[in-house]
Amino acid sequence: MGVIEKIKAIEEEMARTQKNKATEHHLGLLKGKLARYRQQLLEENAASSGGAGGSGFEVAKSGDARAVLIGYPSVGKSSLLGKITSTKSEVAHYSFTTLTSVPGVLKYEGAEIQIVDLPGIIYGASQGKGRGRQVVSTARTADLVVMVLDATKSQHQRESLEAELEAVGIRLNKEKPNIYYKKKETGGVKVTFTSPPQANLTEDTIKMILKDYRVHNAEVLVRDDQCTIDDFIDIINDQHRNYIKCLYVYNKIDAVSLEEVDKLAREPNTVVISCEMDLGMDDVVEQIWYQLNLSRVYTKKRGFKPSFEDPLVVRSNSTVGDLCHSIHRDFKDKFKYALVWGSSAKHSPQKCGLTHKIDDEDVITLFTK
Ligand SMILES: Nc1nc2c(ncn2[C@@H]2O[C@H](COP(=O)(O)OP(=O)(O)OP(=O)(O)O)[C@@H](O)[C@H]2O)c(=O)[nH]1
Repeated sequence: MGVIEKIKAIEEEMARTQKNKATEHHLGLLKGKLARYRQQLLEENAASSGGAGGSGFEVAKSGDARAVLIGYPSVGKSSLLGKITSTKSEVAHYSFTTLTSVPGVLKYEGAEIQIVDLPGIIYGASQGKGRGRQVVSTARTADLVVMVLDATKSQHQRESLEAELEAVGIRLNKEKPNIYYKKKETGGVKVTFTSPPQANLTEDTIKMILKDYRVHNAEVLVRDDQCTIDDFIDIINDQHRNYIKCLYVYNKIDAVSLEEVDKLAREPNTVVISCEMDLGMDDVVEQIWYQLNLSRVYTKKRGFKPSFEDPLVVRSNSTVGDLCHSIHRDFKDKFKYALVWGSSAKHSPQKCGLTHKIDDEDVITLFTK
């Protein structure tokens, strides 16, 4: 039996199996197997097509962060890209116009955000079909997924895209499960829960799944009592999982009723727009910036006023060391200390080392040896 048939057989068995306490254990094992075969399939496809890079639409990462637009054909991705970035892409009045991804740059609050419009064909990616797989491999590199949806279509579009991404290991708006897992040479499988489990993940299930993965010695520490079997499977497949934020953008609100717009707009991580009527464009840009969670740092030369025009942009939770690295990879070696003004400083200015965490809109003077 080939991998595709194995996947199909497991999916069918899972659909046949009723979900209850008695079957939870068995379903867990099936989910573990499914994750393993899906991974195998993605690897096989990558190998047979010469790797993810050979597809002709891989784009070099540039700028301070990257957002990818994902959505079905004709939902308005190219129109949106044209509205919010400085690169114009052709909009044709028929489906499948975006055959190669067109990167655009969104300039906002001093940051340069690369926005990549991925080909609209994503369906079947988890089965390794066609360009879907390549779309997914580019999506993995994103700091933010912008899922563009057609407000006039049913919620099915969103659910099927989410399921596709889920099947290839992309987790949207989810934190990595709080489970410590390490393979060992000897000692058997040791499982510890910091507090009694509240969800379906039990010591027995963990042991059974690990046995199926041929792991006979390991240490597992479950630090969150809400962790599920799916979470544990994600942890053992950790190299193939990406936890990415997602912004849901409903376009074409000009074509639906006000009640419907109102309902959509109330969903979490959601913006409603109309590219045609130029509605919600500021909101979508603001939300992209907000979701990316970037920090602006203004540098100040000794004896001069800080320059507020051209901030350095770093990810939130960055340190002075990360900032130095973003200036130049050898800069850290020359670093002596930094003076920091702003909300991260205990007093103004605070003398700091490389490990100091910076906040959005801090002002920093760097001193070198
Ligand atoms: N009513 C309405 N139509 C829109 C809106 N935005 C885009 N369209 C129309 O939707 C169609 C598709 O727009 P595109 O921007 O090419 O969509 P796309 O998602 O890039 O499509 P592919 O390139 O096929 O992936 C075009 O005919 C647009 O005129 C909108 O806000 N309202």
